[in-house]
Amino acid sequence: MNIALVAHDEKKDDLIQFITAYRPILQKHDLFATGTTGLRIIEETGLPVTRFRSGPLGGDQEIGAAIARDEMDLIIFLRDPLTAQPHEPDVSALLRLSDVYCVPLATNMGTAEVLLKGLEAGFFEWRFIRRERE
Ligand SMILES: O=C(CO)COP(=O)(O)O
Repeated sequence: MNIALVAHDEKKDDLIQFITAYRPILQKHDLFATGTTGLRIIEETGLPVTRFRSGPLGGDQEIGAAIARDEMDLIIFLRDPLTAQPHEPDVSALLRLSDVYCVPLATNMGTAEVLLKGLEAGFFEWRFIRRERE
């Protein structure tokens, strides 16, 4: 599965901890991330990550485009709910496209844990089945 990992600055430490804890699951999949988040993941976990541009420079929109092309299966986007983001419209657009295309998306660690456990249990196989039928 293709998994996108994104975190706003105040949530990047949380995301790194989360990835470290769930590395046994995540390392079986193809990982993507916005620029700065991706760099931190690569440097601090050693996992291979395909990096898009930084979020404020279009990275959220690149992930949105990948969703529209049916190239993302799961998004973990740890948003900072307490800080205004200059690129909020891009963030909203990414969330909207995940709803348009029914791509599972977590915006906090609690939901992210449930999704990764579901991924490991095979709950995402429907995505392959749907793709084969289309
Ligand atoms: O701002 C972001 C998502 O909206 C994240 O971008 P960076 O990973 O480049 O910090």
